[in-house]
Amino acid sequence: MYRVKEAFYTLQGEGAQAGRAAVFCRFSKCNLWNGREADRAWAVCNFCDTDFVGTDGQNGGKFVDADALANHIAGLWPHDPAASGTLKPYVVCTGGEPLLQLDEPLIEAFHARGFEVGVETNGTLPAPVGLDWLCVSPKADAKVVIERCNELKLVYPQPLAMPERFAHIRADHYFLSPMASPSVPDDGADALKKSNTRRATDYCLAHPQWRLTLQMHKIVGID
Ligand SMILES: C[S@@+](CC[C@H](N)C(=O)[O-])C[C@H]1O[C@@H](n2cnc3c(N)ncnc32)[C@H](O)[C@@H]1O
Ligand SMILES: Nc1nc2[nH]cc(C(=O)O)c2c(=O)[nH]1
Ligand code: SF4
Ligand SMILES: [Mg+2]
Repeated sequence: MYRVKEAFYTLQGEGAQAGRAAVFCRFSKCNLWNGREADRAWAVCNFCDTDFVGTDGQNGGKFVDADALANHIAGLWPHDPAASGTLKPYVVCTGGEPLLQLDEPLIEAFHARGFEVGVETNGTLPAPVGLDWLCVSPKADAKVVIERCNELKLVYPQPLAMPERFAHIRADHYFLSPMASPSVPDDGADALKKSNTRRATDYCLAHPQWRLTLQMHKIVGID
Protein backbone atom coordinates (compact mmCIF):
# COMPACT_ATOMS: atom_id res chain seq x y z
CA MET A 1 0.00 0.00 0.00
CA TYR A 2 1.33 3.45 -0.98
CA ARG A 3 0.07 6.54 0.84
CA VAL A 4 0.08 9.79 -1.13
CA LYS A 5 -0.78 13.20 0.32
CA GLU A 6 -1.29 14.91 -3.04
CA ALA A 7 -0.29 14.74 -6.70
CA PHE A 8 -0.32 17.51 -9.29
CA TYR A 9 1.08 18.65 -12.61
CA THR A 10 3.42 21.64 -12.33
CA LEU A 11 6.90 22.88 -13.20
CA GLN A 12 9.83 21.63 -11.16
CA GLY A 13 10.73 24.79 -9.27
CA GLU A 14 14.14 23.92 -7.86
CA GLY A 15 17.59 22.71 -8.84
CA ALA A 16 19.03 21.66 -12.17
CA GLN A 17 15.66 20.46 -13.53
CA ALA A 18 13.94 23.78 -12.70
CA GLY A 19 11.41 24.77 -15.32
CA ARG A 20 10.68 21.20 -16.45
CA ALA A 21 7.06 20.04 -16.50
CA ALA A 22 6.46 17.18 -14.08
CA VAL A 23 3.82 15.34 -12.13
CA PHE A 24 4.64 15.71 -8.44
CA CYS A 25 3.79 12.72 -6.28
CA ARG A 26 3.92 13.81 -2.65
CA PHE A 27 4.11 10.77 -0.38
CA SER A 28 2.71 10.95 3.16
CA LYS A 29 4.93 10.84 6.26
CA CYS A 30 8.52 11.80 7.06
CA ASN A 31 11.18 10.26 9.31
CA LEU A 32 12.50 13.67 10.49
CA TRP A 33 9.20 15.31 11.60
CA ASN A 34 5.73 13.93 12.30
CA GLY A 35 4.17 16.92 10.53
CA ARG A 36 2.36 18.31 13.58
CA GLU A 37 2.96 22.02 14.24
CA ALA A 38 3.00 21.35 18.02
CA ASP A 39 6.02 19.07 17.54
CA ARG A 40 7.93 21.14 15.00
CA ALA A 41 10.30 22.77 17.53
CA TRP A 42 11.61 19.36 18.67
CA ALA A 43 11.84 17.77 15.26
CA VAL A 44 15.19 16.96 13.62
CA CYS A 45 13.98 18.97 10.62
CA ASN A 46 12.12 22.04 11.87
CA PHE A 47 11.76 24.39 8.87
CA CYS A 48 9.64 22.25 6.54
CA ASP A 49 7.34 24.24 4.24
CA THR A 50 5.09 21.29 3.38
CA ASP A 51 1.96 19.54 4.68
CA PHE A 52 2.52 15.81 4.16
CA VAL A 53 0.12 14.44 6.80
CA GLY A 54 -2.57 12.03 5.64
CA THR A 55 -3.88 11.31 2.15
CA ASP A 56 -6.52 14.04 1.86
CA GLY A 57 -4.86 16.47 -0.57
CA GLN A 58 -5.50 17.09 -4.27
CA ASN A 59 -5.38 13.71 -6.08
CA GLY A 60 -4.17 12.07 -2.84
CA GLY A 61 -5.16 8.64 -1.63
CA LYS A 62 -4.12 5.08 -0.77
CA PHE A 63 -2.99 2.85 -3.62
CA VAL A 64 -2.98 -0.92 -3.25
CA ASP A 65 -0.01 -1.60 -5.50
CA ALA A 66 2.54 -0.10 -7.89
CA ASP A 67 0.29 -0.41 -10.95
CA ALA A 68 -2.55 1.43 -9.23
CA LEU A 69 -0.33 4.37 -8.24
CA ALA A 70 1.50 4.49 -11.59
CA ASN A 71 -1.82 4.54 -13.46
CA HIS A 72 -3.02 7.37 -11.23
CA ILE A 73 0.15 9.44 -11.85
CA ALA A 74 0.16 8.71 -15.59
CA GLY A 75 -3.41 10.02 -15.72
CA LEU A 76 -2.18 13.39 -14.41
CA TRP A 77 0.28 13.85 -17.30
CA PRO A 78 -1.90 15.95 -19.64
CA HIS A 79 -0.24 14.91 -22.89
CA ASP A 80 0.14 11.83 -25.02
CA PRO A 81 3.25 10.19 -23.48
CA ALA A 82 4.51 9.33 -26.96
CA ALA A 83 4.10 12.90 -28.25
CA SER A 84 6.53 14.72 -25.96
CA GLY A 85 9.44 14.57 -28.39
CA THR A 86 12.72 13.46 -26.89
CA LEU A 87 11.87 14.73 -23.43
CA LYS A 88 9.97 12.06 -21.55
CA PRO A 89 7.09 12.54 -19.15
CA TYR A 90 8.55 13.14 -15.70
CA VAL A 91 7.39 12.23 -12.22
CA VAL A 92 9.02 13.79 -9.15
CA CYS A 93 8.59 11.67 -6.04
CA THR A 94 8.67 13.88 -2.97
CA GLY A 95 6.91 14.16 0.35
CA GLY A 96 7.27 13.89 3.25
CA GLU A 97 10.12 11.47 2.74
CA PRO A 98 9.55 9.48 -0.44
CA LEU A 99 12.20 6.84 0.28
CA LEU A 100 10.02 5.51 3.11
CA GLN A 101 7.74 4.16 0.36
CA LEU A 102 9.26 4.38 -3.14
CA ASP A 103 10.54 0.94 -4.16
CA GLU A 104 11.78 -0.82 -7.30
CA PRO A 105 8.36 -2.17 -8.36
CA LEU A 106 6.97 1.37 -8.37
CA ILE A 107 9.97 2.74 -10.32
CA GLU A 108 9.49 -0.07 -12.86
CA ALA A 109 5.77 0.70 -13.12
CA PHE A 110 6.57 4.39 -13.84
CA HIS A 111 9.16 3.38 -16.45
CA ALA A 112 6.67 1.00 -18.08
CA ARG A 113 4.42 4.03 -18.65
CA GLY A 114 7.24 6.02 -20.29
CA PHE A 115 8.13 8.19 -17.28
CA GLU A 116 11.51 9.32 -16.04
CA VAL A 117 11.59 9.13 -12.26
CA GLY A 118 13.07 11.85 -10.05
CA VAL A 119 13.28 11.92 -6.26
CA GLU A 120 13.61 14.63 -3.64
CA THR A 121 15.03 13.04 -0.50
CA ASN A 122 16.61 14.07 2.79
CA GLY A 123 19.30 11.43 2.12
CA THR A 124 18.88 9.46 5.35
CA LEU A 125 17.56 6.30 3.66
CA PRO A 126 19.15 4.21 0.89
CA ALA A 127 17.86 4.90 -2.61
CA PRO A 128 16.33 2.09 -4.68
CA VAL A 129 18.03 1.27 -7.99
CA GLY A 130 16.62 2.55 -11.26
CA LEU A 131 16.11 6.23 -10.44
CA ASP A 132 16.72 8.71 -13.25
CA TRP A 133 17.33 11.73 -11.04
CA LEU A 134 18.32 11.80 -7.39
CA CYS A 135 18.27 15.05 -5.40
CA VAL A 136 19.61 14.91 -1.85
CA SER A 137 18.79 17.70 0.59
CA PRO A 138 20.50 17.10 3.96
CA LYS A 139 18.80 18.15 7.18
CA ALA A 140 20.47 19.34 10.43
CA ASP A 141 22.58 16.57 12.03
CA ALA A 142 20.69 13.70 10.38
CA LYS A 143 23.20 11.22 8.94
CA VAL A 144 23.28 11.16 5.13
CA VAL A 145 23.71 7.60 3.81
CA ILE A 146 23.58 8.41 0.07
CA GLU A 147 27.11 9.07 -1.22
CA ARG A 148 26.39 9.68 -4.91
CA CYS A 149 23.57 11.75 -6.38
CA ASN A 150 22.69 13.96 -9.33
CA GLU A 151 22.27 17.05 -7.18
CA LEU A 152 22.98 18.04 -3.64
CA LYS A 153 20.49 20.79 -2.78
CA LEU A 154 21.20 22.22 0.62
CA VAL A 155 18.76 24.55 2.36
CA TYR A 156 20.87 27.43 3.69
CA PRO A 157 21.72 28.36 6.36
CA GLN A 158 21.34 25.43 8.73
CA PRO A 159 23.68 25.72 11.74
CA LEU A 160 24.05 21.92 11.94
CA ALA A 161 24.34 21.40 8.18
CA MET A 162 26.71 23.91 6.67
CA PRO A 163 28.04 23.21 3.16
CA GLU A 164 31.53 22.15 4.26
CA ARG A 165 30.07 19.00 5.85
CA PHE A 166 28.92 17.63 2.50
CA ALA A 167 32.02 18.07 0.37
CA HIS A 168 32.55 14.27 0.41
CA ILE A 169 29.19 13.54 -1.23
CA ARG A 170 29.69 13.15 -4.97
CA ALA A 171 27.16 15.11 -6.96
CA ASP A 172 26.89 16.46 -10.50
CA HIS A 173 25.49 19.75 -9.14
CA TYR A 174 25.83 21.54 -5.81
CA PHE A 175 23.05 24.01 -4.96
CA LEU A 176 22.22 26.27 -2.04
CA SER A 177 18.51 27.00 -1.60
CA PRO A 178 17.72 29.91 0.75
CA MET A 179 15.64 28.78 3.72
CA ALA A 180 12.12 30.22 3.48
CA SER A 181 9.69 30.70 6.34
CA PRO A 182 7.62 27.54 6.62
CA SER A 183 4.26 29.19 5.99
CA VAL A 184 4.76 32.71 4.62
CA PRO A 185 3.46 33.08 1.05
CA ASP A 186 6.08 34.36 -1.37
CA ASP A 187 4.60 37.82 -1.99
CA GLY A 188 7.63 39.73 -0.73
CA ALA A 189 6.59 39.38 2.92
CA ASP A 190 9.07 36.61 3.71
CA ALA A 191 11.78 38.55 5.52
CA LEU A 192 13.59 35.38 6.60
CA LYS A 193 13.85 34.22 3.00
CA LYS A 194 15.07 37.65 1.88
CA SER A 195 17.96 37.71 4.35
CA ASN A 196 18.77 34.05 3.71
CA THR A 197 18.85 34.70 -0.04
CA ARG A 198 21.50 37.37 0.54
CA ARG A 199 23.52 35.01 2.75
CA ALA A 200 23.29 32.15 0.25
CA THR A 201 24.31 34.52 -2.54
CA ASP A 202 27.37 35.62 -0.57
CA TYR A 203 28.34 31.99 0.11
CA CYS A 204 28.12 31.10 -3.60
CA LEU A 205 30.20 34.15 -4.52
CA ALA A 206 32.90 33.02 -2.09
CA HIS A 207 32.64 29.28 -2.95
CA PRO A 208 31.89 28.92 -6.67
CA GLN A 209 31.47 25.13 -6.43
CA TRP A 210 28.02 26.05 -5.11
CA ARG A 211 25.23 27.57 -7.20
CA LEU A 212 22.17 29.45 -6.03
CA THR A 213 18.74 27.96 -6.67
CA LEU A 214 15.44 29.67 -5.82
CA GLN A 215 12.00 28.16 -5.27
CA MET A 216 10.73 29.35 -8.64
CA HIS A 217 7.24 27.88 -8.17
CA LYS A 218 6.69 30.20 -5.19
CA ILE A 219 7.91 33.24 -7.14
CA VAL A 220 5.65 32.36 -10.07
CA GLY A 221 2.82 31.32 -7.75
CA ILE A 222 2.00 28.01 -9.40
CA ASP A 223 1.79 25.70 -6.35
C1 LIG B 1 9.37 19.15 1.58
S1 LIG B 1 10.87 18.40 1.10
C2 LIG B 1 10.38 16.71 0.76
C3 LIG B 1 11.48 15.81 0.32
C4 LIG B 1 12.48 15.35 1.38
N1 LIG B 1 11.87 15.03 2.62
C5 LIG B 1 13.53 16.42 1.58
O1 LIG B 1 13.57 17.04 2.64
O2 LIG B 1 14.32 16.63 0.66
C6 LIG B 1 11.14 19.05 -0.57
C7 LIG B 1 12.20 20.10 -0.74
O3 LIG B 1 11.78 21.29 -0.05
C8 LIG B 1 12.88 21.81 0.64
N2 LIG B 1 12.39 22.66 1.72
C9 LIG B 1 11.60 22.29 2.75
N3 LIG B 1 11.32 23.34 3.55
C10 LIG B 1 11.95 24.41 3.02
C11 LIG B 1 12.06 25.78 3.39
N4 LIG B 1 11.46 26.27 4.50
N5 LIG B 1 12.81 26.59 2.60
C12 LIG B 1 13.42 26.13 1.49
N6 LIG B 1 13.36 24.84 1.09
C13 LIG B 1 12.64 23.99 1.85
C14 LIG B 1 13.61 20.57 1.09
O4 LIG B 1 14.95 20.83 1.48
C15 LIG B 1 13.54 19.71 -0.13
O5 LIG B 1 14.58 20.02 -1.02
N1 LIG C 1 6.85 23.31 -8.23
C1 LIG C 1 7.44 22.67 -7.22
N2 LIG C 1 8.73 22.33 -7.35
C2 LIG C 1 9.28 21.63 -6.31
N3 LIG C 1 10.53 21.10 -6.24
C3 LIG C 1 10.65 20.40 -5.09
C4 LIG C 1 9.45 20.49 -4.39
C5 LIG C 1 9.13 19.68 -3.21
O1 LIG C 1 8.32 20.07 -2.37
O2 LIG C 1 9.68 18.57 -3.14
C6 LIG C 1 8.58 21.28 -5.15
C7 LIG C 1 7.24 21.73 -5.01
O3 LIG C 1 6.57 21.56 -3.98
N4 LIG C 1 6.72 22.42 -6.08
S1 SF4 D 1 11.79 19.13 4.57
FE1 SF4 D 1 11.77 16.94 4.04
S2 SF4 D 1 12.91 16.02 5.77
FE2 SF4 D 1 12.24 18.02 6.46
S3 SF4 D 1 10.29 17.61 7.53
FE3 SF4 D 1 9.87 18.28 5.39
S4 SF4 D 1 9.60 16.39 4.34
FE4 SF4 D 1 10.71 15.86 6.23
MG1 LIG E 1 7.80 22.09 -2.03
